[in-house]
Amino acid sequence: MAVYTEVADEDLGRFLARYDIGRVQSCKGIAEGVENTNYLLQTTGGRFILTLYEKRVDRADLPFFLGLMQHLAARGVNCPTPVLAKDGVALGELAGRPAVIVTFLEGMWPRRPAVSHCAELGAALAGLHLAGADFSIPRRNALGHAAWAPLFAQSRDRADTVQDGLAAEVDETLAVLDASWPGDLPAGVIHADLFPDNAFFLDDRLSGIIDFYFACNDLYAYDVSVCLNAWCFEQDGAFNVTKARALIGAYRRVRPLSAGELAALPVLARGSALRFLLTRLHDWLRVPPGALVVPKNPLEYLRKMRFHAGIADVRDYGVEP
Ligand SMILES: Nc1ncnc2c1ncn2[C@@H]1O[C@H](COP(=O)(O)OP(=O)(O)OP(=O)(O)O)[C@@H](O)[C@H]1O
Ligand SMILES: N[C@@H](CCO)C(=O)O
Repeated sequence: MAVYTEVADEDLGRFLARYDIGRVQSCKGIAEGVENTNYLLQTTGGRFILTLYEKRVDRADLPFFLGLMQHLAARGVNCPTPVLAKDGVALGELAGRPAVIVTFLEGMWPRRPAVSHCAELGAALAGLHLAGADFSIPRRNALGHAAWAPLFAQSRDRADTVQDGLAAEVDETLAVLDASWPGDLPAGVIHADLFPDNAFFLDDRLSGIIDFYFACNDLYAYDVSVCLNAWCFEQDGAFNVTKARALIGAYRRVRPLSAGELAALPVLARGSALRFLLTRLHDWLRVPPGALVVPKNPLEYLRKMRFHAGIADVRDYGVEP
C-alpha cells in the first residue's frame, strides 16, 4: 500500500499498548498499493500488518470488512485476520485514522502471472465465493455499475487531457452498459479487486488472498471478469486465451458457471474494465502532493475495455459454453 499517513513513535506506542503482541522492533511503511496506508510491523511476537484506512474506506463499512476476513478465514480461506486488542476489539484509531492490525501472510505476489497461477487463482476465487455465501452482513458495491456515471462526472471535463476522445468513448460505453447490464445472475460476496498483487503464492501454489476493502455483494461472474482483466492480459496488452481458459476452467470445477453467467462475461468484462479505468483516471488527475504513491495508468484499462467490446461470444475467451 501507499503511505499517506505518517505515524509518530509516541502515537504508535500508545496504540500498540492496547495489544498483547510483544514489543515493537520495527515499523516500516509499505510503498506498494494505492488505497490505504500500510506498515509492516515487526514485534517480539512476530510480523503483522498495520493498516490505516484512507479516503475511499467508509468507517461504516469496517465491520463488514473485518467480519468478512474472520468469516472467510474460519472457512479455510487463507486471508489476513484482524488481531484483537486486549479489550477484544479489533478496530482502533491512530494518527486520526481508523486502524487495525492484521495477521501477516507468507508468500509473494506473481510479478508475471503464468498459466498455472491463473488456474490456482480461478479455483481460489470460486472457493472464496462459496465460503462467503453464508456471510450475514451485506454491503452494496459502492463502485458497481450504478456508480460509474457519477464517478466519471468528477473527471469528465479533464478526461481528454489524458487521451483525446476519452470522454466521448466513456460516455458511449456507459450507455451500452446501461442497456445491456445483466441483473438476474447469481450474486453474493465478491472480492472485487483480486489483482495479482492481492494474491500470494509459495512454490507456485496460491498461499493467500489479501485486500478485502472493495469486497461487497455483487454478481459472482462480475468478479470472474475482474480477474480476467487483471490476470489474462500480457504486458504488451495482448489477451492470453490460454490463461483465460485456465482461470475460468479452474473456477468452473469448484463453482459451475451457468449459461447465463457465461453469456454475460463479455459485457461484465467491459464493465469491470471501465470500473478500473474510471478509478485510475480519478486518481491520475488527483495525485496527493507528497504521497509515496505511483498512480496506475488508466489507459491500460481503456485498451482492455475496447478488447471486450469486440467479443461476441464467450468462446473467444477460450471457454466452451
Ligand atoms: N496480511 C498481509 N500479509 C503480508 N503482506 C501484506 C498483507 N497485507 C498487505 N501486505 C503487503 O502490503 C502490500 C499492499 O497491500 P494491499 O494490496 O492491501 O494495498 P492497497 O493499498 O489496498 O493496494 P491495492 O488496492 O492497490 O491492491 C502488499 O503487496 C503486501 O506486500
Ligand atoms: N487494483 C486496482 C487498484 C485498487 O483498486 C487497480 O489496479 O487499478
